[in-house]
Amino acid sequence: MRKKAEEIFLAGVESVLPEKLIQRQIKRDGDILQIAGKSYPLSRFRHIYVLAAGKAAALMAKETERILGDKITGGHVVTKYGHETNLKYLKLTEAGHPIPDAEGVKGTRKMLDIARQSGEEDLVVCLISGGASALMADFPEGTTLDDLRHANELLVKCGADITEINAVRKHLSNVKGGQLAKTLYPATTVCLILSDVTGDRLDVIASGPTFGDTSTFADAWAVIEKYSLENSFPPPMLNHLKKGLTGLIPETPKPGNAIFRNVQNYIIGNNLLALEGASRKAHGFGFKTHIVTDKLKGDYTNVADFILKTIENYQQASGKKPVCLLFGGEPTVKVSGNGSGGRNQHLALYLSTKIDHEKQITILCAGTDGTDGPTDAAGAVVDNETIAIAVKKNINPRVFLQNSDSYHFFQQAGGHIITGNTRTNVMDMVVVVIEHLKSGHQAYPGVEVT
Ligand SMILES: Nc1ncnc2c1ncn2[C@@H]1O[C@H](COP(=O)(O)OP(=O)(O)OP(=O)(O)O)[C@@H](O)[C@H]1O
Ligand SMILES: O=C(O)[C@H](O)CO
Repeated sequence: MRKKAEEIFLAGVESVLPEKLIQRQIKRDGDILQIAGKSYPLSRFRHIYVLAAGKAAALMAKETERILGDKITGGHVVTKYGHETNLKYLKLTEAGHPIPDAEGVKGTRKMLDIARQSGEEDLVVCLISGGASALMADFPEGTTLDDLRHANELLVKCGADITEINAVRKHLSNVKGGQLAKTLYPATTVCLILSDVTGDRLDVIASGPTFGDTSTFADAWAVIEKYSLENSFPPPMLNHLKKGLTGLIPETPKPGNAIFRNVQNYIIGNNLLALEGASRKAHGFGFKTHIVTDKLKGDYTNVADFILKTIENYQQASGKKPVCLLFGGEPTVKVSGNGSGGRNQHLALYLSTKIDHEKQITILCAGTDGTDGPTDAAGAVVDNETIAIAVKKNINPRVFLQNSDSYHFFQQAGGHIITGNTRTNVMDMVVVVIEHLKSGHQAYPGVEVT
């Protein structure tokens, strides 16, 4: 069943590959370019630029290049190391993710230079995907790249969700929070977005570079306070936020602002699309299949409780046919200790300590981008054998959980899902396969984790 769970996950990833999604949205017939169903006569525009950022940016850009060909005047792509591709008309910068680096700063400057060149008679196609907040690396005057790196590290590890993290990022940037659109104004701007955020919020995905920001300096400051970052956050960054609070620095452009008049934003793929692809595969295997949610969020322990409760409900309601339950979204993990792992491996390890060891339940948790945290694994798969193996090998899951070291647990116990980077990114998936249904729920004796 581990193999089948993995194949179901991979089918989900396959259905959100960037080339496919771009082909569906951008079509060209001679002079007429159709983007998301809207026609743009190419001869109307003086220049056509393409700006792309995110983990899926390279492949989104490549397909756009294939369709637009020599109509493209120029453009720039910023993507994560190892996600590059050969491009003919566009330049590409590979940069640091999840921690921003100097290459990200250079690439972002190049994007902004092109944005500044664009004018009223130009068409700009933006291709945005998850990861772009870290890849589009810029920082306020009076602060440094080291400050940005430190701030980013604190934000992603403090347990804040992506809406909170990005409220802060947007207020420490000149490109995020609608500010790319501000630089592009008044060019005609069409932004195609691959969502890696629950609810597909345009102001949160990649910190919403082309959409009106609903968050404020006050919201950003509230995040600093909520996660007690006042003493650890870089002081120049705190000063910038404080200045914003007192009105010394202008707010990010808000929805309804005239600078968004010529901007269209479209979601071209999301977690639900991946779950649907996974569901078709599971059906093909003969499983009774159900997409439970594409909105998993919050602390991983609560997410685990929800998954276990759903499993229990299905166990009671189902007949003999094996069941596949699909969940999508993005749990959060507050990292403690100095281990290595990611939220999917962490959640899978936690779940392994909670599933009934007498039942045939297989649970796979993995990131659709193929990278779970700063590790080379996409996630992990666990079943009723996992804890038995741990006991045999004399390794204690609780110790690994406490040290945020799920990666090394699975290295020893087996169960890693390794895909390499998939060059797409629509959050995480949880695939649950249940066979031989019985009622009742009992965790493996002696390893209850709270
Ligand atoms: N040792 C660890 N154990 C568990 N989770 C970890 C660990 N180290 C980092 N993480 C988690 O990994 C996440 C960052 O990694 P990853 O690159 O997979 O995130 P991402 O959400 O895909 O990035 P982005 O949102 O920028 O696309 C953070 O949410 C952090 O809590
Ligand atoms: O880049 C980001 O901000 C996250 O991946 C969410 O889109």
